[in-house]
Amino acid sequence: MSEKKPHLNLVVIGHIDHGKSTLMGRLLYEIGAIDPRLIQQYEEEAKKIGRESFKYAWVLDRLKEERERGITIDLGFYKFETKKYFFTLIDAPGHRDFVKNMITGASQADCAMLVVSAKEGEFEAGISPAGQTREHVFLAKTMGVDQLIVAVNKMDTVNYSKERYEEIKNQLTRLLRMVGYKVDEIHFIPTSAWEGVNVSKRSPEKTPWYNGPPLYEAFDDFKEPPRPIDKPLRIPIQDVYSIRGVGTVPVGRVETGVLRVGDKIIINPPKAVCEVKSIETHHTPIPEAIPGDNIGFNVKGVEKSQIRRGDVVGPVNNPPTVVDEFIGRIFVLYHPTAIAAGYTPVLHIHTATVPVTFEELLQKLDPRTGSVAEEKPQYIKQGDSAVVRFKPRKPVVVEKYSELPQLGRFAIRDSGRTIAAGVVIDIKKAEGY
Ligand SMILES: Nc1nc2c(ncn2[C@@H]2O[C@H](COP(=O)(O)OP(=O)(O)OP(=O)(O)O)[C@@H](O)[C@H]2O)c(=O)[nH]1
Repeated sequence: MSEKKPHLNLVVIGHIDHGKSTLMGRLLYEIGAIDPRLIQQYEEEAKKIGRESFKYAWVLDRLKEERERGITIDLGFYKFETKKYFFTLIDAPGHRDFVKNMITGASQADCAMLVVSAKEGEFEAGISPAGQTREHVFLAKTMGVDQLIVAVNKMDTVNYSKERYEEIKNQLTRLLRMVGYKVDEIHFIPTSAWEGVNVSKRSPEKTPWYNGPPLYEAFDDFKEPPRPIDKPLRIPIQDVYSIRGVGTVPVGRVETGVLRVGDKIIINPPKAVCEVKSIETHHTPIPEAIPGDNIGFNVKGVEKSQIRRGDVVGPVNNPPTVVDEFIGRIFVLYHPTAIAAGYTPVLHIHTATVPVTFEELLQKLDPRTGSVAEEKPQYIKQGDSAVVRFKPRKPVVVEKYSELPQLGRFAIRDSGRTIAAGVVIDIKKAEGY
């Protein structure tokens, strides 16, 4: 694979069972990113257990399992290449707690593919108020994933009907526009993962009415995101390994700034100061890493037990900000009753997860205009937009969205559901930092 092509992180989103794994598996297979012998082996296994139709989804699941058993520094990602780009597929789908992964996944993604099923009833379930099509689209946008393509999948179940495709496209257009996407720039591609329609090649025999590109070519219409190299270094840690003969190896994606071998860095909240001995990306040593790079790096002066997922790397003279409180502007996606001050669900920000209290409801906003609808409301409900003072119950790195957007967006979850998503508008530093 060429390392010279620009690198994009892609997250695949969509309602359960709409075909995310199958479609990605099919694409990787068609473009030869997966060894055909492996596919054949999986096909035979799938046949044996009578699940032939699952073969492509199965491929991804099996690859994931094998990776998990494999090498030590594994970023846990799958890779493929298009004409223009080098893609890392974040969080290969098929996960149980998909939304949770999606929050951390989307916080590292440059672009997303939304998969919606065209099957009667399935599309409707996904776009309903409790559906994940809606939830994922909201989250992706809030987490800063501004580029999107849409696969209208399972077109084989509706006889490749243009009317069904148009109906879905219209409904999604409305949702995406409301969430803030520039809909004119989005491809809506009619696909069938089963029959391989418009996946790596155009399929005019099935969809003569569709003039756009197949999925694989549409990926090349993504734009390269800006690389904020002049901002201070920030790397949210995804995992920390301790490798015999090497030492402590944190793994993460560079969000802003540049990390160089020899740099003195600080990891917050634990205030661990250390020195960078080496940097690797996709098993290749590199002298420096820039925004967008997924890296593992060996540090001297800190033990694995001192740092963990959710901590953030920064320069010693401009350490990541640990907050006592922060003010966020949120949108309430889902709540069965009403939210009042004192409510303590879980904050997901970059790779961190900590309990957080809604300390004070400052303002309720008009969701369409953003203007203040009510000062100091008693409570807020599903569908409301609001400004809230939050207090994390443990030290955590939070940055202002206006300064470091990559570390200034968050989601709030409770009992496995996403309650709200938002951005940080102000912070109060914690004492001693
Ligand atoms: N008819 C038809 N079925 C499909 C197509 N793509 C996927 N499926 C089937 O839909 C079901 C769900 O597919 P998956 O790929 O597991 O869906 P997913 O979105 O990855 O599911 P989760 O990861 O569990 O959210 C499986 O039974 C697939 O075989 C398609 O293009 N046509």
